[in-house]
Amino acid sequence: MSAGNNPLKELEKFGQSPWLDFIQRSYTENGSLKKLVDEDGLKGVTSNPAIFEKAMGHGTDYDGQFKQIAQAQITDVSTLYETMAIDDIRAATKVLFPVWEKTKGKDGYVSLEVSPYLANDTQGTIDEARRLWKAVNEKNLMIKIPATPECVPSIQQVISDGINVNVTLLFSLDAYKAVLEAYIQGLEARHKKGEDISHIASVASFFVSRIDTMIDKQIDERVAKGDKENSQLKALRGKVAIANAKMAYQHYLEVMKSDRWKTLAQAGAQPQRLLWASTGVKDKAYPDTLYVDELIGPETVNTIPPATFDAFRDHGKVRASLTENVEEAKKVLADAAKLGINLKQVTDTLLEAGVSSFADAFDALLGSVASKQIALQGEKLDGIKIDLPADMKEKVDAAMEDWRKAGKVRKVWAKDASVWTGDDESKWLGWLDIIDERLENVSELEAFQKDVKAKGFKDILLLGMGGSSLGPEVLAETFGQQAGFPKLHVLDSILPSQVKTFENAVDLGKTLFIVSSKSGGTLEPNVLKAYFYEAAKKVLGDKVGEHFVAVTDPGSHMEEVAKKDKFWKIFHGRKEIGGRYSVLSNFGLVPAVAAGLPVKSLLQTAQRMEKACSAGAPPLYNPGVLLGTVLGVGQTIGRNKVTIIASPAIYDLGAWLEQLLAESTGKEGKALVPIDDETLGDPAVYGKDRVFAYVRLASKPDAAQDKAIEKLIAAGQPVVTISLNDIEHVFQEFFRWEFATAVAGSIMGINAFNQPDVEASKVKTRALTDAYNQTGKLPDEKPFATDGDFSFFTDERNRKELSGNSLAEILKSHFSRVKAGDYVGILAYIERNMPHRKWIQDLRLAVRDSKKVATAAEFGPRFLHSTGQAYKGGSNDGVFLQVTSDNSHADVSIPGEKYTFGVVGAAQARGDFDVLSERGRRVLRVHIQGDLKSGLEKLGNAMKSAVK
Ligand SMILES: O=P(O)(O)OC[C@H]1O[C@](O)(CO)[C@@H](O)[C@@H]1O
Ligand SMILES: O=C[C@H](O)[C@H](O)COP(=O)(O)O
Repeated sequence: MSAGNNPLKELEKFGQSPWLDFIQRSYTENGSLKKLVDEDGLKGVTSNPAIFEKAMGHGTDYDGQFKQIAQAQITDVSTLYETMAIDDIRAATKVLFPVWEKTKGKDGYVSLEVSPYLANDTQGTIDEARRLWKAVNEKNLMIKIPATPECVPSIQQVISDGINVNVTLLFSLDAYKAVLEAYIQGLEARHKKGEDISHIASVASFFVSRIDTMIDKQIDERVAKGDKENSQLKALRGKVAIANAKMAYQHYLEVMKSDRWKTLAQAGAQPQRLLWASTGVKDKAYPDTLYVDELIGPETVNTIPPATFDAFRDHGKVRASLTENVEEAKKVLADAAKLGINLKQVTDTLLEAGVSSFADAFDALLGSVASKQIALQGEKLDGIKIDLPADMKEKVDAAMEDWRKAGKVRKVWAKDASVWTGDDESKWLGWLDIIDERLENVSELEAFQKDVKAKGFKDILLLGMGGSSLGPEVLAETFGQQAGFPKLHVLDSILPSQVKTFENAVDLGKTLFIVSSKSGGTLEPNVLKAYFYEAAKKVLGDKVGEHFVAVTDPGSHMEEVAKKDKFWKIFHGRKEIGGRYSVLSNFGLVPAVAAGLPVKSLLQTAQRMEKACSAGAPPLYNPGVLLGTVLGVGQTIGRNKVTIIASPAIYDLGAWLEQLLAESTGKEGKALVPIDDETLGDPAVYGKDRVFAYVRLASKPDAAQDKAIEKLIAAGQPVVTISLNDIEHVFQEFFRWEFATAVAGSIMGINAFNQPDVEASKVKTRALTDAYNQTGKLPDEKPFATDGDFSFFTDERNRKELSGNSLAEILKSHFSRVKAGDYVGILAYIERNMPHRKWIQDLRLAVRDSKKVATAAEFGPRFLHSTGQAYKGGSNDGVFLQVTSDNSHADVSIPGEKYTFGVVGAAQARGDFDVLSERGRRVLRVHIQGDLKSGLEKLGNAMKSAVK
């Protein structure tokens, strides 16, 4: 075709620049784009989220770069998308640059749209526009900003910054007027500052076809219903959009004549040209070049989709159409109004729908990028497989769609408390960015690791409770002792026998003590510190402080103690992270490095999961949301017993998970009740109150677990299977489960970051130890029955429900209260050692198999800082047996205190019991006198008979 009869090239004579409403990597790379510039007089390119979704979300154009980035970097999906989009935009700007030069900056632009998620965020849009402008760093770039009421001020600001802007999603004349005003004010502000305004280019993208699509639909519906104004309505089909656009152009001409504009023009300002967008014909009844043919006029742009571009080249009709029949256009609009077509309503709806459809397209785009990224990371990222019964699946899908539509993942990352209860949640989200922060400062930790090694410690004894001990315990149990480094022991009990066992297990003179407490005020770490400091002093003398480090939040009581006692080091936690979310902060990392673990690579492993759960990762591809919605929805439909099955090599992850789930969600009469370490049974022993979470170490799975899980899936139980390809991936799971817990808490409608009911038993315990300090003994208590070595305690309410006087009878009547959907909690204040763990395990399985209910096997006082919150504050579906004993070892005194470890343990058990009873729980306490071993055996046997 010769240049002379190419309608696209003819447009120039009428003052209109044809741009292309399309971008695609291969199109730029293979020279197709350049061909349009050279042969058709193409003068610009526009993109939008839907265009990028088509380009990047499908096909293979980007696979090479995807692969390269996914393998070389740990990055989030938004960054990945943006890196590729920026490369595309930049490549296109290079092709269009000669046009920019030739037209002296009037044309030759390529547009990149800000995130559609920011359409209602003035400052967010300003920041994003500035960021993208800088990142692309090309003179012929335009940043696209939507014309929402919130973004009009952003446009003004960004223009005054000197950034080129393409205003998008303009539908109404009023919105256009506001945008042109913002442009002028932006220029005026810049001019006033004495800065150059001549290089700023801007277009106002006025959407066309979408208006006809919507109005035509209204017309067709009315006509179909036999509207009496049938023919007048039909006459308006395909007319309103063009008429509306013509009116916008009239306004433009008006403003250009104004003195205000002339002043700016004299200073070199370029007009903000109207750009006709949405010019692909959607109704096949219309000529395919309709929205180009009819809108040709000076100082305008038409961004044309590829098919329309080809059609126009072939048979477009070029004439000065834009200023033709303006009166008729006015009449079209007046007729439409008369006929009850509400243009304002239409344009308002279109703006809203436009924002939301670009957000949907962006979700789809990020979803497909995320799915490719997940696939390309292969075994580096833990997998998740979800098997749900159909009714639950439907609800989980709906919850996931709600999370997508409402942009809740982004809200979590924006630390928006409205995701939960609108309380103080935003103050507790420091765990979201702790991995990045710790990685930035990893050299501090690595230096400490070197020092620990150099000092030649044999053991590390960590003293802490709950969040301060359970993460380190996972590390100790999962990774074992590292060559050349001390062995990590974690003590989270004050029972005298347990304290002694640990004291005997370490060489006090060669032990590094880590005293770990966020608040610094928790009773157990304080008394344990007092005890071991004195004990070590006997061996180390004045140098004792050099064997102690503290991990605590800034300004805590523990910090003061550590300073006074000349601790070797004090590591700080972050106040915006609660104990159970603290494992990836210094609370987990300090013991990790001391024990010789490769902290940098572990943090990077965790970071991979953090990035996979990032703000941009849509729910369906977000590993944390996937798990969290199953858990949260499970609770809302009565499946609140989260049964954690972990491969043997990573079994202890369950102990950490218990605290995370129970303390986060067990409150306000609701709970996810963690059921940890309950050996899998036949499907027949499970009710409808469970969700199973199988955390499977793919490199070392357990065949029996695999088989049992398969059966559960076949039986229709909900099962989430998480695959860790490497033992180090427990660090990924730390983050995934934190995120999932936050999501579940949101679905449950609770504040996932407080623990309101833990304090209650602490208060009771304190009252008891105070009483001891005053009187030298704990207040008297009276059993309601005794049987040999056993005494039984409970409150009046429970007493009334119990019958019998013997061990067998009392247990029988207590457990006869268990019904389907309940769980049984055995709360044993005895040393947590192998024989006792076996004892409790054996017992709980007997209860589970007979009563067909979930069981929790817990040791006091450790569970008080973990599942204790849910037992007291959560749903009233627990039936508890508290087991206490006379201390079989001699009691141990605490330096500086009147009370002993034994007294503290007894006071804690009583405090715990009192709160359970106050909260209306079904609870019985059995106290064993004399020999513990035989007492436990008898109790076990009696209980097995009682539950039969
Ligand atoms: O680290 P701290 O402040 O000593 O607290 C230990 C544990 O106690 C709790 O506050 C519950 O009592 C947990 O949330 C926390 O992990
Ligand atoms: O700037 C371009 C617009 O995003 C595009 O023209 C919208 O076109 P559509 O209405 O065909 O989606």
